[in-house]
Amino acid sequence: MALSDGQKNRGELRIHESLDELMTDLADYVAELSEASVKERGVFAIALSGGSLIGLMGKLCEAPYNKTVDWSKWYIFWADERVVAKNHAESNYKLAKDGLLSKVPIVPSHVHSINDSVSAEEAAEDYEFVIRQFVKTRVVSVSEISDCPKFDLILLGLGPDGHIASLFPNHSALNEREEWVTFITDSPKPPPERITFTMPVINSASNVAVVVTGDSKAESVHLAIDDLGPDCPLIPARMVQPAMGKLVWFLDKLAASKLEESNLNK
Ligand SMILES: O=C(O)[C@H](O)[C@@H](O)[C@H](O)[C@H](O)COP(=O)(O)O
Repeated sequence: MALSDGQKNRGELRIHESLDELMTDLADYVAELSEASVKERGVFAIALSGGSLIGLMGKLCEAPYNKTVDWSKWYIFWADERVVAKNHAESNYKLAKDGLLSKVPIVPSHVHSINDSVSAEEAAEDYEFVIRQFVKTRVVSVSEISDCPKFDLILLGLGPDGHIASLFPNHSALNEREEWVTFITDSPKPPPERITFTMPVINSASNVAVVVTGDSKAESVHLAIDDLGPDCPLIPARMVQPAMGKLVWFLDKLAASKLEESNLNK
């Protein structure tokens, strides 16, 4: 694995020779953050996304992690969710339940998915309210510099267009500064109705990891990380800049293939 500090505050780059290596490194990373957070706060508040991310977290269900991680202290949230029924094939909840949560001893009452029986707008409001209750009791910490929740870890995937969570390029949701959770009804990636953490919440996390594989993402990775000067298009992934937290990119060689040499050789 090649490591680099990345451009300025673009985070740490972890570039992997194979998917297997990436998956092991990701499992180690999540397990280490979980241990540190449980030691410090007694709980681990983690927010998931959908897409290929969940499959890439698969090693957490295997030895040694399935036995060594303190799953009883995990509280699960979603950085974004599609507004569909929980048993729908497109549900991020279902994806995570089938691929991860049902395979490890997580406490069912610690899993906090959206209300899928209301509109996208109501689901976003409701989810923000739920998170507020956890911030009050400090299951989710609070940021020192904003009133935002400070998740121990937010895990993101990256779209070929540069989206993260359900924050798409040139969409007004990208500029939402007041709400913690917002909604969209015109997602370019189906299904159209989604809720998503807003950029201030993502950037208030203690740790943010963006997990990206495949050559269809290489251009987005380049635009998100390389120093391209003032004319660089500000894709959503480039706006991920945790103010006090740590950003780590988990890339395979294909996703990293358009990064500038200066980033690769550090
Ligand atoms: O609900 C969603 O669609 C996701 O949360 C989304 O943000 C995803 O993470 C990216 O689109 C990458 O998805 P892939 O890794 O499958 O390309």
